[in-house]
Amino acid sequence: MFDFLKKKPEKTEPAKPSAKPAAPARSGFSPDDLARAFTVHQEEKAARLEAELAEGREAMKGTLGGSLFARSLGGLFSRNPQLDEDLLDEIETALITADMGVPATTEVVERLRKRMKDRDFADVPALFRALRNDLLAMLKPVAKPLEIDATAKPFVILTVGVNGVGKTTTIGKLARRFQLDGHSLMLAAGDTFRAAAVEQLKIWGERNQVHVVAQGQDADPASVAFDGLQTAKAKDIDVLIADTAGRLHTQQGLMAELGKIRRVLAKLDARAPHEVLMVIDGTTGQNALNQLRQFHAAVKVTGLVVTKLDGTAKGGVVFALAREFGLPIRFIGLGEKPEDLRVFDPEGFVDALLPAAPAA
Ligand SMILES: Nc1nc2c(ncn2[C@@H]2O[C@H](COP(=O)(O)OP(=O)(O)OP(=O)(O)O)[C@@H](O)[C@H]2O)c(=O)[nH]1
Repeated sequence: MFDFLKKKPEKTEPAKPSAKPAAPARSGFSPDDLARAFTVHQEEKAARLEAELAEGREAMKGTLGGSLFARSLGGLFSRNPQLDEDLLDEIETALITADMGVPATTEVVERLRKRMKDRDFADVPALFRALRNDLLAMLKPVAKPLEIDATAKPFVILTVGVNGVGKTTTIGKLARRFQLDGHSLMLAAGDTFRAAAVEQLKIWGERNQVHVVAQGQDADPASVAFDGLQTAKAKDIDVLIADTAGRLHTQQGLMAELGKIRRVLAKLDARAPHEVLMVIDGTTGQNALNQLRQFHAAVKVTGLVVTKLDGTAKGGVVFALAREFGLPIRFIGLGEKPEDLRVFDPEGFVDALLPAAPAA
């Protein structure tokens, strides 16, 4: 980060004692230099994000275009060219089938119904635009990319979720992303329940030159997390990602263990973990809501990753999660390759799910 600021400060004559030392003397950089560097860095980051979003929109069209959500809505507008109840009924059925859940679907359809009665729509394309806007309005408040707070050293990410949702895979993808962003990184193999998970992380770490803190199978995951944070602090690491074993939201003992990990981390840094990232399998359907409710109660989730939206996922659950919890959706998973973890982009997501706008 700020590579071009890493030049050695020029040597200066020892300053004569004065009542008011000049501000830049400590680092060799003036406040203006630092402000300029910060601006350049922010601009580079924004440009990279913009490029990634553009690329992601293409990828989303390709993968989500085949989802049940897209397929259910696909022929709907050409089959119902009239502004009438049949059209609204079909939209309602399509959204429910696509896993949006009853409350979110009812909210969207009732709003369209009211506007249709108020004669707000001149034609079907106008209703389609309103539907798109309503769907976007649900997602925009939760589109908050994960920002690594440089004042938190290390920035600790605790990943949680039910078994097999893609936590360990997501950690690998995230780690690669943070490395590309120039952050130094360490992993804590807290999934001590499944020996293969520790091995999986270790192999990944060796291959990518990332130190993995592990204590072997059956170790106390809170102890692994503590060890990880202590080591990361000692090595001045930017980001520590701690894995945890998958657990069912109904397993109370295991859910309580998550609270313990959180408390143990806070002993070393009162603000840690800085992000509790819950990974949710997008194919889970409405049960994802129950999972999040329980995990949030146990460990206070601060961000979500919804994976496997490329598979048999219907896509609608993303709206239901956003509506009910309002928690930031940081990333979505569109496949198993590293680049398939995409920053959540509501416009790209909605446009990939909706068919082309009907002709007037
Ligand atoms: N299609 C698809 N597969 C994914 C995605 N993310 C993860 N997977 C796959 O899901 C499977 C489970 O992933 P893991 O990372 O092992 O899941 P986990 O949550 O760590 O599993 P536990 O340790 O058992 O809790 C693997 O086969 C991954 O390749 C995704 O976005 N799309």
